[in-house]
Amino acid sequence: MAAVEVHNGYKYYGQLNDPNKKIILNYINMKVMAGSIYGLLGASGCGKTTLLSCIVGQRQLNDGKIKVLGQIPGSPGSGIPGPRIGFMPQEIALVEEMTVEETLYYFGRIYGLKERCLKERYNVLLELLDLPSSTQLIKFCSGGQQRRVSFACALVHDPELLILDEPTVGLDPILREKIWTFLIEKTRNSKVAVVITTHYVEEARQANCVGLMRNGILLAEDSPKNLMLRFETNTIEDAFLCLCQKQGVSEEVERKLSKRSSFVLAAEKEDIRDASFQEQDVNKSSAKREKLFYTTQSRMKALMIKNLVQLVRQPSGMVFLFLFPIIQLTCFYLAIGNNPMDLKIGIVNAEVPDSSTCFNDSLTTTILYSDRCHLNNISCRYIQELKPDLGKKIYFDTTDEALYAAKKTNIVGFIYFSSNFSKSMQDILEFGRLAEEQSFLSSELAVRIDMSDQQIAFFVERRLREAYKNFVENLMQDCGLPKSLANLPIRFEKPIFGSYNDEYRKYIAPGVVMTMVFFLATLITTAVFITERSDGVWDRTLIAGISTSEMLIAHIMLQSVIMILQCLEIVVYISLVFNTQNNGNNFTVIALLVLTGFSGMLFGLLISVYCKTHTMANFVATGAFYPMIMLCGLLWPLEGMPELLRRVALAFPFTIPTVSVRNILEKGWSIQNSQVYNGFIIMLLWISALFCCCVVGLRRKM
Ligand SMILES: Nc1ncnc2c1ncn2[C@@H]1O[C@H](COP(=O)(O)OP(=O)(O)OP(=O)(O)O)[C@@H](O)[C@H]1O
Repeated sequence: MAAVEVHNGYKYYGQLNDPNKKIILNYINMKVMAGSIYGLLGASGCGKTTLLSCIVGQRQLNDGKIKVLGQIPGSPGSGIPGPRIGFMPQEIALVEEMTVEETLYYFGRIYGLKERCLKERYNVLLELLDLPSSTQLIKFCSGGQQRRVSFACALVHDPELLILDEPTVGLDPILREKIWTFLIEKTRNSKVAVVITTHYVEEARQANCVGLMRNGILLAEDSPKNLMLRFETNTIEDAFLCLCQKQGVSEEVERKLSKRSSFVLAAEKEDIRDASFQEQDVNKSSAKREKLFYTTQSRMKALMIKNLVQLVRQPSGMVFLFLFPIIQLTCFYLAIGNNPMDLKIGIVNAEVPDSSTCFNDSLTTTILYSDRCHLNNISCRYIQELKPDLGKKIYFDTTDEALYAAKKTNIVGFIYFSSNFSKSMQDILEFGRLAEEQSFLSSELAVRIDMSDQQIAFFVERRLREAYKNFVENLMQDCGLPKSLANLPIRFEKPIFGSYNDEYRKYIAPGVVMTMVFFLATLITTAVFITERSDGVWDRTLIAGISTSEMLIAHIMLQSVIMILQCLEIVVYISLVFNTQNNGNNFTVIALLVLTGFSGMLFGLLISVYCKTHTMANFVATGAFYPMIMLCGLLWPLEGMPELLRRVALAFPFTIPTVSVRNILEKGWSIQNSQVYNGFIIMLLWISALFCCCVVGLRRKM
């Protein structure tokens, strides 16, 4: 009975209509009998791995048929991909953070072995393949040890068909011999079939049948003995050489012809596909549907343990997950929103040239006599109103000196008092609108500030205004005049929400936390999925019979737990350490943060579906990060944006949700308020859209 039958197998990489598409399998016919070893030989790049991937159901032929153990790979209930086959890929494709024992248990559980049976199998393989110590991590095993563990994983469930892609590469001759002896024993005493590819052509002498492959064509398929007899050689290698030379020219012609014809054929067959091929498609899609809902406890357990181990055993991963938010928040709260300190402000006082006399109270006080308020050196009173939090006062003799210092950025700016500052003030007090024009000019403070640093300039300006208000109020009081004379005719009453002292930090904190949660989840997901894919663990797990949906569910479950813990950590940390007040419900805030993390995770998944490498994924994540940060109203109010851009920005995942969190924290609004639940709606819409894109992307890639 044939364990594997390939009939007119045709496969190309690239688009159907692309004239340069790469034909890898060129109408191959192959038969592997049960209870035999089939050695698939050929130069690097001739298509061996591609053929094996079609046999195990990882890829599909573009034309032709494959039957494995009497079933079409991928058909429902066929067990292919799945437990009926044992597959050892060319690369190691094991989780580096797992121990040897955990690795074998991982595959055993996927194949549905009971724990007791798994233990027995493990002990047998441990001895048979001389595996390293159970507790040794895969990443600390030598190349040869890793290969043996990988081989053991393919054998752990005692499959009916073993597909081994170069299992002996890099192994010492003794171990290679040991593996061949094992395979010969195995096939001799059972119906197990083995398909093995190898670069060491001569070791295939021990196979029952060898297939010699070149440029996607199977040149010959026979027993090693017959092949050597046919070409009168002593080695398979020489027989292979003869075959290649003999077929050389004619094969090229044939190949060109078949390339053209196969192209036309494939194009035709795209429309009128073979009935059984269509059947494959129908079966495949219903199998996918079934798989989507079918998960066994054992498989989920295997996946969850693997994900957890991967996470916990990577110290950088744990730091990233739980310490990184703390570091980020600490930096944010310590660095953003505090008043500038250690500034230097220049003072040029033409009224009191000797600054030390300014601190003689008798010269600076206001003297009230005969209903007249006599003002003396009151510029000093203003200078005293400038509190130390504004910065250090540096005295200059002339404005030129002060300007020079400001241009050299030694001071942030300077204030100039005219020589008759007090007298002018007194004139205005006494004569009001009848005072001389010159008095109005001389009573002004002339201020020059370095406006190139706006935040500092605004801070200085605010402090100078506050000091002036206090100064004039005190002056009015001393002169027996109403204080309110000093005020502008505008009164800011009790704020509706927040306070006049609210810091910028309070405004941007919700956005900062949300973007952090979102992008942390994005980065973790891309890192996990791309690493799994590039290590081959993803494909190997799929070939072991796990569906993409199961992998996703396992990841989402673990990631959700992590996100909830992360959000709790963030909320507790900022409220306890930085005294951030929440006037609303903590649960609502955490729920919205978790949803943010969830959409970040799906965004990461989407990136990893379409990006093959970490570099590419990082480019996309960073490229998305900056526009989102800049357009979400975190740094500058949306009202400052052009109308069209504002509308676009409103649809971004953080824009409205950030406002929602701010409304909960500052205004104490509940989820029943539209300004809060809108954030949830936007987030849920993003989650749904990203999820659909991920599913479509994953299905396309399958
Ligand atoms: N996903 C892919 N997209 C495009 N081309 C591919 C893809 N995978 C493989 N190829 C190309 O197909 C050809 C056959 O590759 P394959 O891995 O099947 O060869 P192989 O015989 O197994 O080689 P080796 O012995 O070196 O593993 C190679 O030229 C390879 O570059």
